[in-house]
Amino acid sequence: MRYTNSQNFQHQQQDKVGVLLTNLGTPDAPTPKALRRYLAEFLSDPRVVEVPRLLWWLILHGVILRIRPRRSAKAYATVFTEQGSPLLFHTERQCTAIRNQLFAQGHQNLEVAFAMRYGNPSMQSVLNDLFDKGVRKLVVLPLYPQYSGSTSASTFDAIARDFTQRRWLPDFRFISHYHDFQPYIAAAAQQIKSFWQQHGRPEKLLFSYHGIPKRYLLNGDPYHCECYKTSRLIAEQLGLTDADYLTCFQSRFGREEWLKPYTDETLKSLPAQGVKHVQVFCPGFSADCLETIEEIGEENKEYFLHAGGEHYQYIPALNDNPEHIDALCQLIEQNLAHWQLKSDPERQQRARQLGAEN
Ligand SMILES: C=CC1=C(C)c2cc3[nH]c(cc4nc(cc5[nH]c(cc1n2)c(C)c5CCC(=O)O)C(CCC(=O)O)=C4C)c(C)c3C=C
Ligand SMILES: [Fe+2]
Ligand SMILES: [Fe+2]
Repeated sequence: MRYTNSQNFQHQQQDKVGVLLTNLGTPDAPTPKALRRYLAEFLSDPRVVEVPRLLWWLILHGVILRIRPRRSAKAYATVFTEQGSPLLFHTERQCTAIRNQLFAQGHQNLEVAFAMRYGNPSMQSVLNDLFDKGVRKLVVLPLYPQYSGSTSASTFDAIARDFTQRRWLPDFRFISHYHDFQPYIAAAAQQIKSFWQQHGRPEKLLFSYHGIPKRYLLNGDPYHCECYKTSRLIAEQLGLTDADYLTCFQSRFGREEWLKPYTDETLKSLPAQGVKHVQVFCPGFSADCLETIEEIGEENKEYFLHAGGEHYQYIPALNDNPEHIDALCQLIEQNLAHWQLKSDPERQQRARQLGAEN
């Protein structure tokens, strides 16, 4: 059969609303084998690496997948815990907290789940599960506050690809970004303030975002602009002046130029400018992961201290802290508000009749 159906559809089944949270995905284990599988899927996505396919296939399979899995596995081994990959367990906790809060706020007939764009739990398996449970209206919230083709659009591609195989499509909303959503900005500002109450204020606060190739910006990707806006809004909420903070970009990959200023170069140059105490916060990462724990928490700390810096602190991501969960629930509720969530009596009546006839 060309188009799939839900497995256990019954005519009396009540329509449900699905909330699907997504994030990037992570390897199943910190081993070269698991990394090869994960990186092969991730780096084959044309949204992530915009290079002519044949050329890229040769580079990816001929060079990168022979070298990087081993190197990345070592880095992942430093962040995996007994609970597994931080990105996975933080996303799982966010999902549980959002489900609990939405239920506590009186939403019924709601299914809240999470999936990963690459790796597990896969988008397809989670969508199957949601549709089997009777979801007919679906909100997808990729947990990337700032829109980028390489993340948000790639998530949309995966959903759209899944939909091409389905017979019965749901009503559908896709939240493509929330970089200036006030509750998210307030949650970020609160996270920083709470950190200051415990650890004091730095000479300079760095907002570090995952980079993308500069070429994507020149070709029209709004990511760079959205990152700067998020930084400005958080800084305003904290009452900072322009001199108090910087925006920079981390995690570059490959040889071409990425968005600047680079986080590592910035941290290496600050001590010579007299800045000896920095704190780094990563507003673009909704959950702590390899890129924050290892790259910002460890690697960049070394660069700063080695260059003569004295005091370096990483401010944890928003993860499942209550202000963050509340912000995400508000974002979801705004999107649910467009739908009449009351059940459709006419369709139920028809379903009851059919049920009685069968
Ligand atoms: C190759 C190009 C890459 C682009 C473009 C890119 C964009 C991008 N990524 C994130 C968020 C995350 N990336 C993470 C890991 C990661 N990213 C790349 C490459 C690109 N990312 C690689 C190869 C890796 C794997 C790790 C490594 O081998 O270095 C993660 C962490 C995942 C985890 O398991 O912890 C996140 C999160 C964003 C937001 C973004 C564009 C805006
Ligand atoms: Fe990345
Ligand atoms: Fe990295």
